[in-house]
Amino acid sequence: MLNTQLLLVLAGLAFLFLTAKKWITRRHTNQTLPPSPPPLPLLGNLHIFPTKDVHYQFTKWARQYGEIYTLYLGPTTAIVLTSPLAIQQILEKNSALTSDRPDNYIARLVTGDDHNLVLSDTWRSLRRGAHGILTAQACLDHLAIQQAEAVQLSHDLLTDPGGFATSIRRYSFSVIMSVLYGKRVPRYASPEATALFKMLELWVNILSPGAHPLIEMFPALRCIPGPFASWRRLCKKVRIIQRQLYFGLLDEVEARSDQGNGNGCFMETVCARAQEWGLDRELTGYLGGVLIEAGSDTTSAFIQTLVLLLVAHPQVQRKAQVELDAVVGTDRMPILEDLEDLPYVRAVILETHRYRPVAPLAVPHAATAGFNYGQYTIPKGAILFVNTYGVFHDETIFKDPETYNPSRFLENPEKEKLLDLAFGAGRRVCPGMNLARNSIAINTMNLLWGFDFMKARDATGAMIEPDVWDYSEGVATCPNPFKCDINPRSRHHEEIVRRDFIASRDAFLPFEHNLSASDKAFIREQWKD
Ligand code: HEM
Repeated sequence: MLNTQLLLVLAGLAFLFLTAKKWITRRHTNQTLPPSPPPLPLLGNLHIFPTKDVHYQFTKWARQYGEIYTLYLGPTTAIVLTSPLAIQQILEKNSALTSDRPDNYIARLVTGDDHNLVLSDTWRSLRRGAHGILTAQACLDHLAIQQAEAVQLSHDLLTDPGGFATSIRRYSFSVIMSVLYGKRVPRYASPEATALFKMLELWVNILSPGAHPLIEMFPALRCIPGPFASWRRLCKKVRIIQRQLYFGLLDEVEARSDQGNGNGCFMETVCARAQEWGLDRELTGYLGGVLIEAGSDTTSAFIQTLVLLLVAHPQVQRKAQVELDAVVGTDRMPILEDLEDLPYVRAVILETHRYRPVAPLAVPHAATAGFNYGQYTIPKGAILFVNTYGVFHDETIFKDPETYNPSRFLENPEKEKLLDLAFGAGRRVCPGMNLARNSIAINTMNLLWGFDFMKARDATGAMIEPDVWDYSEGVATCPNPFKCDINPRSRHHEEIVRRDFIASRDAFLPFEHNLSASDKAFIREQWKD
């Protein structure tokens, strides 16, 4: 016990010493750093750092301190960027210096050193490989399964409208699983989905600021011994679930390839070219894993936001439906090619990204060397936050930013380009954006074409107003569970969805490998009607 206490005291002293040293050094060199809220000695701005809704506070500070400001997070310096110009100059023009990620100790504990590819250097060498399947051209190969899964999503809304959130989540995960591992996920309760969603919940919890005592900023605290460091046990738990899922899926892909039963999925290519790309088995497993993690709940969050905003804005829904009826008619479901003839539907997509961006602070970058932006210095090692939400809600860029108004993009089409920021900026820009954009387009058209999204009623018959502010915390934010009434627009629309679902059978088949017995039974049952 004495040893433990001694260790804690020593860790505390080391922490104070290192923080004080860094703080004193910084005070002598920070004349050219961007402005900041008043810092306290040692803590900097940590005492006012928000524990939730971080992007709202970052945006308030942006209105006060400008397009670029500093936050002192103990010994760490963070720079927050809230203008298209600052983001372009710092992340695009200086991308050679700003494409790193801040160290993430927790991620390293979970995945083992350097295996969290989003957060490590290793990822850079793999981006070319990921682009190989995710370019706009390569994504055309994934359209058939995306379209079929989207039809299943509409079909799921007919059979279980109240379960829309889980149906959307299943859709998104099934698409990424089919593309990566050539294996679809027919049910929300499929074993892979259960494992992924459980792991993601724990992962988000352990990465959230309140889950551990600031060990990212104050490395000395990492010495806290096991019995006092509950985060270590949680990291172990996440690690176990993660590895079972990722390496279990990798085993399946390898076995299928060995038996000559491959279906051309991404991980088959990765396995075949692993040596050429310098990947050992660990990296191969985590490459697939990181794409699953980044690719499933993001697309799903967008579609859930869309539903929430349609419920809250019936007039937007009507207008989009009028356009769809004129272009697509009522005798077939929309296809991706229809989008170019649907300017208002395209505007609905853009406005949904703008109003509630899935990643309101993108994913932080880090500066590998110091450089200047105008009169300011960006110091080496600084964390760079892209305040996407702040840009999208800047009234000097988007008039009346708190109003959900797709028409703004018809009136000012030149603003569309700014919305690329929804997928990040610079060399780290989202490699899955083409796949995501196709999913978003197909589902936005399908849902508006086939369904009315209405406010639910409570037991007294009164309408329940949806809360468009009630969102989860995390890098990707999603509406918290909400109620709404979803009905097919007509008996005819319903029949077309059922017809197209049956017609999708062949598109699903190549992806129905190694399914669990319960998934197989589910599919048999599903095709009975
Ligand atoms: C609506 C859907 C999506 C949104 C809004 C989104 C947004 C983002 C953003 C903002 C970033 C950070 C970019 C930066 O650091 O500047 C990112 C990174 C990333 N995204 Fe997406 N994403 C989506 C879907 C996807 C999909 C479907 C995949 C996979 C197929 C994917 C894979 C990734 C990966 C691997 C990274 C990390 C890239 C790196 O660190 O180099 N994303 N995404």
